[in-house]
Amino acid sequence: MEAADNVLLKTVLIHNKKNCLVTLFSTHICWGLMSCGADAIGQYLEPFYYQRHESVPIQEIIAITPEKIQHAQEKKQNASLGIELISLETRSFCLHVVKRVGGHRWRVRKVIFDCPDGQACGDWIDAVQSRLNSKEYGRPKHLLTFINPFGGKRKAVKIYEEKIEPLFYLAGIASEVIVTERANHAHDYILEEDLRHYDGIICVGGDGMFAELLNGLLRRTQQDAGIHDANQETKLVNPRLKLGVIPGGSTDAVVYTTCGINDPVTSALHIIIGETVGVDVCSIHQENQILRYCVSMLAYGYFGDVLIDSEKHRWMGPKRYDWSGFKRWCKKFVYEAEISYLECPDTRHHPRDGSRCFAGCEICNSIQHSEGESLYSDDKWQTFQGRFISFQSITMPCRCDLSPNGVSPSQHLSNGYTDLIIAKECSQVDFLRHMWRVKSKTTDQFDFDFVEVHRVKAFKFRPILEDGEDEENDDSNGRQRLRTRQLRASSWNCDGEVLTEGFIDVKVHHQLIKLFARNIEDERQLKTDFCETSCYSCSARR
Ligand SMILES: Nc1ncnc2c1ncn2[C@@H]1O[C@H](COP(=O)(O)OP(=O)(O)OP(=O)(O)O)[C@@H](O)[C@H]1O
Ligand SMILES: CCCCCCCCCCCCC/C=C/[C@@H](O)[C@H](CO)NC(C)=O
Ligand SMILES: [Ca+2]
Repeated sequence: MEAADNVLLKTVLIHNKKNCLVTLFSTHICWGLMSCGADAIGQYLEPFYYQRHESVPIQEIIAITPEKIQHAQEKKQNASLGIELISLETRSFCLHVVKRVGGHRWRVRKVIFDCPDGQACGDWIDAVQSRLNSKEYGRPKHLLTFINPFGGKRKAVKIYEEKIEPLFYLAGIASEVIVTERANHAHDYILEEDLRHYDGIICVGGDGMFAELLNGLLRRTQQDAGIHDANQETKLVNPRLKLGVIPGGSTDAVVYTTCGINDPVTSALHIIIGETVGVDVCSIHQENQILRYCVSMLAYGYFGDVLIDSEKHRWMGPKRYDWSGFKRWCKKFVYEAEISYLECPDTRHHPRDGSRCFAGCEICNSIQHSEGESLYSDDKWQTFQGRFISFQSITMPCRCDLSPNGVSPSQHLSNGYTDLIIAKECSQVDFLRHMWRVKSKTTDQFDFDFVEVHRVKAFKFRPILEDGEDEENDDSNGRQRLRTRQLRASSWNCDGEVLTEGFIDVKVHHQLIKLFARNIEDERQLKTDFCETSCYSCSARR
C-alpha cells in the first residue's frame, strides 16, 4: 500500500460515537469510517478504504491534549452506586486543528477520540506530540512579544490577554511579554538585549510597530555580524530570528497581506504552526548612511502628506486615514523629482502582469538574483524627471481594509523587486478615479495614461524644489519681474513612519527576513486540491 512506511500509528478509535480507523502518518493524520473491517476497538482488517474521511497535515495541528471524559459505562456504574464522580482515567484525547471558516479566517477546531484504554491514549498523545516537536516544522517555543497599547483602536493588550495568550499556552509556547511604554521601546530593546533564547519576535500592533521590530532586528543582526549596513553595496546577513505580527494597528497591511485578513486569532495560528515566508526588504540610504528598512509602502507626495496629517487625528483610530486622505485630496499638491531606476530585466514580471502571490508562490521561488553584483556599475539605469501627485514604492502587495486587492495587486512578497507607482500631474477628478480603484476590488487601478508603473531592483529619488524662473506681476509698480518659484516638499511615508529626508537611494534585498505566516492561500485551489495533496485514502485509491 502506498506510503505504508510512513504509517506511525494506526488504531480503531471512537469518534462521534462511531468506530473510526485513525492513522498517523509522518506528514498528516487521517480518520474515517471504513467500508470493511474493524467493528471492535483495536481490531481492523486490511485491505480497507475509508468510506468518508478527514485528513489534517501535521503542520496544522495546534496541539494534542488529554481529554477527561466520563465514559457512558462509568457514568452508569457511578449512578447506580450513587457516586457523583470517581477519578477519571484519561483515555480520550483532543486534537486541536486549524479550521478554515472562509475569507482566510482561521479558527481552532476540536476533534475528540476515545481510546480503548489509558495506555493507547498515552501512545497517541506521545506519537502526535513527537511529530509536532520535530524540527522540520520549525514551530516556535520561545517568543519575545511586544504589545503597543496605543496602536489602532488601543485594544492590543486586551486582544493579547483574551485571544492570544490562551492559544500560545495551548500550543506550549512560552512568551515573554513587554507592553511598550514609548515609541522605539521595542526597537531599542532588540538592539541591546540578549535575544539568544528566542525563536522569534512578534508584536501586537500595526505596521509602524512591525517596522520597529524590523529595523531593530536588521540593525542588530548586521551589528552582531560586523556588517557595515550604511554601504548600499553590502550583502546583508539574514537574521536568525523570525518576525510575526498580530494585528492591533490601523492599516495592518503587513499582516493582511501575509495572512489574507487582519484577524488576531488567524495570525496567532499562523505563528503557532511555525510556517514562514521570506519577505523582501528595502534599505533606504542617504549618502553614506542608512536611514531605515521598509517592507510595505514607501511613499512621497500624497501618501507622505496623508501620514503627517493623520497623526494629528490619531484619536479617530483607523478612520483617520480616510479623513486625512480626503483633506489632502481637496488641496491638490504637485511635486517634482528626478527618479532613476533599475528595472527588472525579465519583462514577464511587471506590476500589470496579472499574477498573484499565493502561499508556495512559484514566481517567488523561481526568481534568481545575483545579490553580490554591484548595482552601480550597471548601465541599465533609466531616468525620469517630472511632476506627480503621488509616488509609491510597493514591495509587497499591501492589501488592507483600505485596499483589499492591494496597492499593487501583482506585487510579490519575495520576488526581490519593488513596484514604482507614479501618479503624474493630473486633474483632481482623475486622481480620485485612480484612488477609487485602489480602494475598490474592481478594475485595473493602473489603467490611466497619467499612472506610470515599473518593477525595479533599486531606485534613486531626487526632489526638485526650485521651478526655474516664472514671470510674475508685481502690482505695486506695475512691472513684471522674474522669480524662482519654490516647489512644495513632501516627506516619506515609510511603513507608516515619517521620514523627513528628501533625496534617497533605495535597494531591494531579496527575502531578507522570514515572517511567521503562510502567505495568502488561493481558496479556490484549497477546495479542489486538499484530498489529492494530503489525504492518504484518496491517494491510495488513485
Ligand atoms: N507605548 C507607546 N506610546 C506611544 N507610541 C508608541 C508606543 N509603542 C509604540 N509606539 C509607536 O506607535 C506607532 C504606531 O503604532 P502602530 O503601527 O502599532 O499603530 P497604527 O499606526 O495605529 O497602525 P498602522 O501602522 O497599521 O496604520 C509606532 O510608530 C510605534 O513606534
Ligand atoms: C480621497 C480618499 C483617498 C483615500 C486613500 C485610500 C487609498 C488606500 C491606500 C492604502 C495604502 C496602504 C499601504 C500601507 C501603508 C501603511 O504602511 C501605512 C501605515 O500603516 N498606512 C497608510 C494608510 O499610509
Ligand atoms: Ca517584492
